[in-house]
Amino acid sequence: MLRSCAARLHAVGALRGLRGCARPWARSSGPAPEFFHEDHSLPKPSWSKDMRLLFDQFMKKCEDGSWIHLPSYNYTLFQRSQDISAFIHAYLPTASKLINEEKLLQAKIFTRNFEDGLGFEYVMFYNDVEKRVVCVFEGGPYLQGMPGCLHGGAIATMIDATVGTSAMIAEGIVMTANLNINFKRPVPLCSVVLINSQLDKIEGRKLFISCNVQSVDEKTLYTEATSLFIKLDPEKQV
Ligand SMILES: CCCCCCCCCC(=O)SCCNC(=O)CCNC(=O)[C@H](O)C(C)(C)COP(=O)(O)OP(=O)(O)OC[C@H]1O[C@@H](n2cnc3c(N)ncnc32)[C@H](O)[C@@H]1OP(=O)(O)O
Repeated sequence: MLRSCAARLHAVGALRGLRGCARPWARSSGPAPEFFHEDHSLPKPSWSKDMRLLFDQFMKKCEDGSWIHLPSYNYTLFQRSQDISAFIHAYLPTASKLINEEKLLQAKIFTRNFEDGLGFEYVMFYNDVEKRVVCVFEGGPYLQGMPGCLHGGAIATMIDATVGTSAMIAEGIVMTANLNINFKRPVPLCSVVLINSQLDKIEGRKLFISCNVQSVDEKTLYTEATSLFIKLDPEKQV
């Protein structure tokens, strides 16, 4: 029970600004104002029947604590502009020289800025025992690549977000170093798919996470991927 609670806090913390974890980059230690208004991972009228059904099935699995529903917001990981700025200076000093700090105030999560039902609709769940993150994803009409099909970049984005979430839950502040994707079948636009990720191993600062994208009935394997994430080291000048 303790383990599952810790995992829940860690998971939510990872997605909501690592609250409660050490924040070596933060200049201010006062309470952070809440500005995460809406949890975008909750059902919306635009969701298809399949999406809603899978959401309900996973929420049911959450009742015994084996799975955890991960909330999702459209703002970036950090709650205060000074936290974002301090984070970048601490972890990404090279990039920080090129970043316009005023524009940072407008920063939002890439996948959460389409109108409901038109872009990325998704919800993620985490199983701590199995070290799995599952994402239920419906790619809307604005994500078209080939006619009638989901754009490969949109699939890659959601794979990165899913394996990235798994890496963040495990190790906190990480970046994608390598993402290797095999597109095996086209994903029909506006269909619901399951993105299954599995944390395979951690070696020092390296996290190896594999992933596949399947149809809801699990009969079609659309995509397979492997990834490498690196835990950021504030002592290193990346
Ligand atoms: C919706 C919610 C969203 C939540 C999740 C979002 C996830 C999104 C995540 C991203 O998309 S991040 C954006 C894309 N990624 C980047 O921009 C990263 C750019 N690359 C870097 O900044 C650096 O290369 C990196 C921080 C990844 C690593 O630099 P370091 O200097 O810290 O690592 P270093 O070079 O010392 O390598 C550490 C180990 O990793 C290995 N390594 C690093 N990059 C590798 C690579 N590409 N392939 C294979 N191995 C690699 C390296 O060989 C070494 O292995 P050993 O320890 O065994 O010697």
